[in-house]
Amino acid sequence: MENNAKIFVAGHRGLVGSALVRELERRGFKNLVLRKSSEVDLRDQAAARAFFEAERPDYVLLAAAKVGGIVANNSFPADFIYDNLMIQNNVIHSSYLVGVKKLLMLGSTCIYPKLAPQPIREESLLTGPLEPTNEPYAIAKIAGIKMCQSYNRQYGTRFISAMPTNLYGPNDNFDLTTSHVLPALIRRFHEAKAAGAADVTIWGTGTPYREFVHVDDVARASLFLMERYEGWDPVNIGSGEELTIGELAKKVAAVVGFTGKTLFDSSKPDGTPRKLCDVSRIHELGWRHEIELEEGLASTYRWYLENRA
Ligand SMILES: NC(=O)C1=CN([C@@H]2O[C@H](COP(=O)(O)OP(=O)(O)OC[C@H]3O[C@@H](n4cnc5c(N)ncnc54)[C@H](OP(=O)(O)O)[C@@H]3O)[C@@H](O)[C@H]2O)C=CC1
Ligand SMILES: C[C@H]1O[C@H](OP(=O)(O)OP(=O)(O)OC[C@H]2O[C@@H](n3cnc4c(=O)[nH]c(N)nc43)[C@H](O)[C@@H]2O)[C@@H](O)[C@@H](O)C1=O
Repeated sequence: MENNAKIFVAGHRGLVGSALVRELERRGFKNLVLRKSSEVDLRDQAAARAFFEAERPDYVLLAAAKVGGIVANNSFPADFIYDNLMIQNNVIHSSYLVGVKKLLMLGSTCIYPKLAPQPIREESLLTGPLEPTNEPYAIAKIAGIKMCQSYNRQYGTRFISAMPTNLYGPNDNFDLTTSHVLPALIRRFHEAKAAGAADVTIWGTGTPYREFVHVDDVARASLFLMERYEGWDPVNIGSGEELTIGELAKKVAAVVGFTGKTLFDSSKPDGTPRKLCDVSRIHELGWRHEIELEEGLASTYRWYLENRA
C-alpha cells in the first residue's frame, strides 16, 4: 500500500480495528478514513454506498462486525447473522463499485466444522457441521469469504480474507455477558481479588481447548497479507498453541494475583471442544506471531488496570 493511500479501517474503534489503526500510524500511514457506526451504519446499504462514493478509499480493512462470546452468540443468533451479512454485503459490494484496489475481510476460525481434524487447515471449510453456539455468525463469515471469492472471479477484484483464532489485547470488550473468555476472566479474577472473594465461578467445564493470539500480532498479520497475499482462499492467523480454559484460568489468576478457588458452572455452554488452527500457510508466506500468551496476558491486564478497572 502506497504511503499516501487512502485506507478505510471499518470498525476502527474495536479490538482489531484499533490495533490496525495503531499499526498503520506506526508505519506512517496518515490518510486513514475512520467512521463510527453512529456516523455510518454499515448495515444500511444507502448510507454505506453514499460513504464509499464520497470517500472512494484505495484500500479497505474490514474489521467492523457484530462480535461476542459464546453466550452472546447463543442468545442473539438473528443479530449475529443479520448484522454481519449486511455489513459484509455493503462493504464488499461498495468496494467493488468504487474500484477499491484491495480489501481484507476478517473472518474467524469459528467457520470450521465443530469436529474438524486438528490442527484445522483452511481446506477443512465446509467439510462438516458447524459448532451450534456460533453457527449463525460462522455462516455469515463463510458467506463473506464466498462473496470475496465470487467478486474476484467475476469482476477481477482483489478481495482477500483472514481467519484469526480467539483474539485478546487492549481495547477488548470486558462486559461479563457479551465478552469472550480471556477478557471475562481478567475482569472476574480482578474483581474477586479486589473484593477479597474466596472463589470465582467461570463458565462451562473448563475442559475445552482454545488458542489465543494477541491483537497486535493480528494487525501485523493483516497488513502483511495486504502487502503479500493475492490468493482467494482464507488464511488462518494464530499462535499454533492451545490450552484448556482451566489452564487459562490458572494463568489469569496468577497474573492478577488471585489466590482463591476457581469453580465451574457447567450449566453454561462449553462450545466447540477444540479449535487449534493450522498456521503453516501464513508461516510459509513469512509471518509468525511475536507475542506469547504470558507476555500478552500481563500487558493486557496492565491495560485493563489503566483503562477499565
Ligand atoms: N474478538 C475475537 O476474539 C475475534 C474477532 N474476530 C473478527 O475480528 C473482527 C473484529 O472483531 P473485534 O475487533 O473483536 O470486534 P469489536 O466488537 O471489538 O469491534 C467491532 C467494531 O465493528 C463496528 N461495528 C459494529 N457494527 C457496525 C455497524 N453496523 N456499522 C459500522 N460499524 C459497526 C463497531 O463500531 P463502533 O465502535 O463505532 O460501534 C466496532 O468498532 C470481526 O470481523 C470478528 O469477526 C475473529 C476472531 C476472533
Ligand atoms: C472468538 C471466536 O470464538 C467464539 O467462541 P468461543 O471461543 O467458544 O467463545 P468464548 O471465548 O466466549 O468461550 C470460550 C470458552 O470459555 C468458556 N468460558 C469460561 N468462562 C467464561 C466467561 O466468563 N466468558 C466467556 N465468554 N466464556 C467463558 C466458555 O464456556 C467456552 O468454553 C465465538 O463466540 C466467536 O466470537 C469467535 O469468532
